Amino acid sequence: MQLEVLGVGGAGCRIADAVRAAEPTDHSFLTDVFAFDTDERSLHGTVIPESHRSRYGPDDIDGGLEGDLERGRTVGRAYADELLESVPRPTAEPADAILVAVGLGGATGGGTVPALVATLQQRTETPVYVLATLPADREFDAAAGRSGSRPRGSADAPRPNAAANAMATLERLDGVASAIITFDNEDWLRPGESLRDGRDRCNRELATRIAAVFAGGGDSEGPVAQTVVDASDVRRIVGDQSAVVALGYGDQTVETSDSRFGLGLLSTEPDVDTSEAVSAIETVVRKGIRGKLSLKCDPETAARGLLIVGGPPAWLNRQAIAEGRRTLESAIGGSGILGGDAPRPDGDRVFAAVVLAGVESERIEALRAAADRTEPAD
Ligand SMILES: Nc1nc2c(ncn2[C@@H]2O[C@H](COP(=O)(O)OP(=O)(O)OP(=O)(O)O)[C@@H](O)[C@H]2O)c(=O)[nH]1
Repeated sequence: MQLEVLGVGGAGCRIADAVRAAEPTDHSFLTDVFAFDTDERSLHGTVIPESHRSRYGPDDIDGGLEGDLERGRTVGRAYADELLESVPRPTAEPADAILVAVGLGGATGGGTVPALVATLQQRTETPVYVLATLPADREFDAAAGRSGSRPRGSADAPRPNAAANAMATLERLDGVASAIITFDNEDWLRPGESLRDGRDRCNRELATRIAAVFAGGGDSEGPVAQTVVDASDVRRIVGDQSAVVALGYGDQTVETSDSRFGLGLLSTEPDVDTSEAVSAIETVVRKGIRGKLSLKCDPETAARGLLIVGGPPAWLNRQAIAEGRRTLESAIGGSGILGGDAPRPDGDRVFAAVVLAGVESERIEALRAAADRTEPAD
């Protein structure tokens, strides 16, 4: 399927960058990637071409909004329409879905994204998914003096309102976004690691999962999947009711003709031992369902699930993929399951991407409690 990505605010733009970098060379899936921010300096830090970036908002907020969500909302409402006109968005061959990336603790992204998504929903039939990071506790704990003080305006400055902003924005996205794909910084930053130090690694992890789900198995040159997961399949699973979505992923490096013959001069498919292929698929599916998810939750709470198993074609054992699907079916509480394969002839790993839609997570409850302890954002 073909995806358009809009990054908003510091996190959103960096994540949009990372998704662009994660596009498989043998399987393009992005129509365009755009970056919108109130902070010119942060915008310049992205590798998204200038024609695809837009700095917006009054001049006095050029350093970003530093967590002032109220102001962020005012700016967002005022600029949502204009932003979509400020860049050359594809009209001839529109994408199958739009993904709007945002860091929920901030004010630029958090203030703008609900208005932007509502505008997009009015203008198009295309589903608009939000890719949202949840703030790490250390961001607002630091503000409470538990991790020492850091200068305002820096990437590691305390964000006292991060939890309150996140919950307020999440509520505003409810009923507006087609689905909300979540990534919890708390779980993905290492103990003691600052956001600045860990964010690029986190963004790569997140982008790998997005590429694995949305690049799918169809619509591109090269071998076509036996069971193609297309845009309408993704839509059926994630839905259009603002479901909270968690992503799982597992991969394993495997031997390919290139790795076997050194320079890849022999382009014959290697003979892959069936039991090795089955075992690789079992391993990655298990990691995808039971390993670390983008948002900690019990897969049992998911209403629907999607499994995509990808890798070099010779490794994609059909029976093992069907078995993986059954494993996912028994892991989730709901009943809607879809699955497919994603051949990657140039790849050197077998992977499983898992989408769990409609999950319940204690982490969101914990953030809500933290939000209640701080000043209300409204
Ligand atoms: N995963 C990830 N999270 C990030 C990154 N940068 C920031 N965050 C998270 O996103 C939240 C919002 O940060 P920004 O995106 O910089 O904020 P903003 O939307 O630009 O808003 P203001 O800075 O308040 O104007 C933070 O509280 C962090 O939790 C990043 O590169 N990756």
